[in-house]
Amino acid sequence: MVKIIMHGCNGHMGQVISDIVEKDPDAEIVAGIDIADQGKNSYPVFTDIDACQVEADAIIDFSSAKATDKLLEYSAARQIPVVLCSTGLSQEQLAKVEETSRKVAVLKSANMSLGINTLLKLVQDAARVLAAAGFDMEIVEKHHRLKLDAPSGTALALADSINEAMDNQYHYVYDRSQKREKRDDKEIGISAVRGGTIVGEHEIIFAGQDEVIEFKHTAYSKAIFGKGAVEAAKFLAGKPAGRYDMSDVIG
Ligand SMILES: NC(=O)C1=CN([C@@H]2O[C@H](COP(=O)(O)OP(=O)(O)OC[C@H]3O[C@@H](n4cnc5c(N)ncnc54)[C@H](OP(=O)(O)O)[C@@H]3O)[C@@H](O)[C@H]2O)C=CC1
Ligand SMILES: O=C(O)C1=N[C@H](C(=O)O)C[C@H](O)C1
Repeated sequence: MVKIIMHGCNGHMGQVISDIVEKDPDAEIVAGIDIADQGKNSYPVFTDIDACQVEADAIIDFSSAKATDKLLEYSAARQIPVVLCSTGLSQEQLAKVEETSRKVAVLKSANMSLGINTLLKLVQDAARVLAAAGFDMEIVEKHHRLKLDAPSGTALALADSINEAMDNQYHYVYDRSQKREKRDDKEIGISAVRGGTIVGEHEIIFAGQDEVIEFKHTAYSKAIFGKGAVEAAKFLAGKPAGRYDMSDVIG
């Protein structure tokens, strides 16, 4: 039985995970942490992370980048592996993730779904052929109107995956509105759309001379992220300090 602390337990994803774990005989949420105790969970909720001294095997985090620094310190101090799912982290926070992973197991992934983690590999193969042949690459992501960060962590992860396959020769362009020049060969354009209840869509467009190839992933429910996060927590429990990602879980 994997004992989980749910960080951001009142939020949309916190509630999705609570529902998934309730039906899972191999996992249990032993405590939640959030800004307030809204009385909607069956487990104890702490509004001060340091007050949560409950014994646990893993932490799942779906909260906010604002909460990441304290969470990393807590995870290292208590030696509880952490599955970091919040997006919008700054460069300094990404460095802190790296530093923390030398003290405790940290799995960070901007997207916990099987589909996106498969796509991260597929776009590398496509880029090696198509970008080398002069195709331009653009990523378009669409999310619900409540999303705080843009572009999405997944769009950035897709761009990083492509860039890694292309020896990091590319730079990212997020906004063309002030530009008065044509696109350059080594850019990946990244555009964000926000509206309604769109769960998450990511399109990667390879545009060449007289032909276009598009890859698209559509999330129809948040459960795909929740299931991945619970699997990641089970995987991470008992693991030594180090940096992990969803490819370690999925294989
Ligand atoms: N990796 C992945 O697969 C996915 C990642 N995400 C990311 O996960 C994060 C959360 O998403 P979602 O559940 O939709 O967002 P919500 O805003 O619905 O939930 C976030 C919860 O965290 C709480 N919170 C905010 N600050 C703190 C803090 N300092 N300490 C503890 N709790 C805090 C919020 O409280 P309050 O409302 O009072 O601010 C809220 O209850 C986002 O960064 C999102 O981009 C989302 C889906 C998939
Ligand atoms: O905020 C969301 O909802 C999502 N955030 C993640 C991201 O920023 O990529 C993953 C998913 O697309 C949903």
